[in-house]
Amino acid sequence: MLVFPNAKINLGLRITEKRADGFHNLQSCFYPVGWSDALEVIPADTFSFTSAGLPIPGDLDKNLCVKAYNLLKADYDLPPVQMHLHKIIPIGAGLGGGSADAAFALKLLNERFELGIDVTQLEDYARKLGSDCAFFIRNEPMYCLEKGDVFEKIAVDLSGYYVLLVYPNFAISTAEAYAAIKPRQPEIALREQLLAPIETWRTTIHNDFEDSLFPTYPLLAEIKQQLYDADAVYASMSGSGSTLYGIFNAPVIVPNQFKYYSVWQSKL
Ligand SMILES: C[C@](O)(CO)[C@H](O)COP(=O)(O)OP(=O)(O)OC[C@H]1O[C@@H](n2ccc(N)nc2=O)[C@H](O)[C@@H]1O
Ligand SMILES: Nc1ncnc2c1ncn2[C@@H]1O[C@H](COP(=O)(O)OP(=O)(O)OP(=O)(O)O)[C@@H](O)[C@H]1O
Repeated sequence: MLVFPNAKINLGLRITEKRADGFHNLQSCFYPVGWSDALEVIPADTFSFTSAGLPIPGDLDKNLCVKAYNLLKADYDLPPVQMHLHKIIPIGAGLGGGSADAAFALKLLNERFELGIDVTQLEDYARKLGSDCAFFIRNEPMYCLEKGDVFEKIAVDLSGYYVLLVYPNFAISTAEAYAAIKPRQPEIALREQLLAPIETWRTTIHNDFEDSLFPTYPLLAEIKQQLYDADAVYASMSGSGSTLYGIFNAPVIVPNQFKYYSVWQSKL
């Protein structure tokens, strides 16, 4: 069985407080985008995991796909499988690629082996694998709270717009990005700002990680400005970086300055 775990972007990201467990509470809208990996699972005599495409840092047995398999194996009678991941979504990019792989692995195993796990339970399993993982179970635009794993419906619909993602070919560690953050409750809740017309977002919708990361990596601020120069209606960094995205009214002729980066464009 073959699935295509996709990335997400964050429409706004406010880090509101540090929690007793060391994590941070946040407000954000997670929005799925089509930049995708490919994950194939077939029954086999013994368990194996392989990957191709972009090299993934860390041991193979620490891969989130393997962790997802082991998590379900602890509770269900799962047969051995051969798992193969073709990695396309940039890593350490704020696009939640690893989290998507984990969530899609859970969904795939549940379906393929008819485990009968419902969506709420799948989200609970996903939460154990990472803060971003649970979002990818339903994989639809959501207002996210707490660790980014508690969801409320929100009427944000970008259908018909175009998105251009720019990964500047260097990774940023999520843990390090959080360590540099000074949490703060925003005066106006992000939810309220997101419900206003997209033309207002440029002056209202903020990703708090930009404040600490742009001074360290001025290139990120430059790319954001270049997205606006190319007529983005809204541009921002996604998650804890390093990817920048722009939302456009029409397809974009990719600016020349982006030729050294990994770029991806699609209609939303
Ligand atoms: C930046 C975001 O992508 C926004 O969508 C996410 O908050 C990151 O989620 P993630 O990559 O799934 O993060 P995890 O794998 O759960 O955690 C990685 C590290 O990020 C920090 N972390 C993560 C999520 C969170 N709400 N607070 C945190 O402080 C912790 O130091 C943690 O050890
Ligand atoms: N299948 C996987 N794909 C990518 N990274 C993985 C995977 N499994 C484990 N990892 C580990 O997770 C780390 C970060 O992965 P990921 O690409 O999801 O981060 P990110 O782009 O910063 O996403 P986020 O938005 O969740 O912060 C990698 O450095 C890698 O060591």
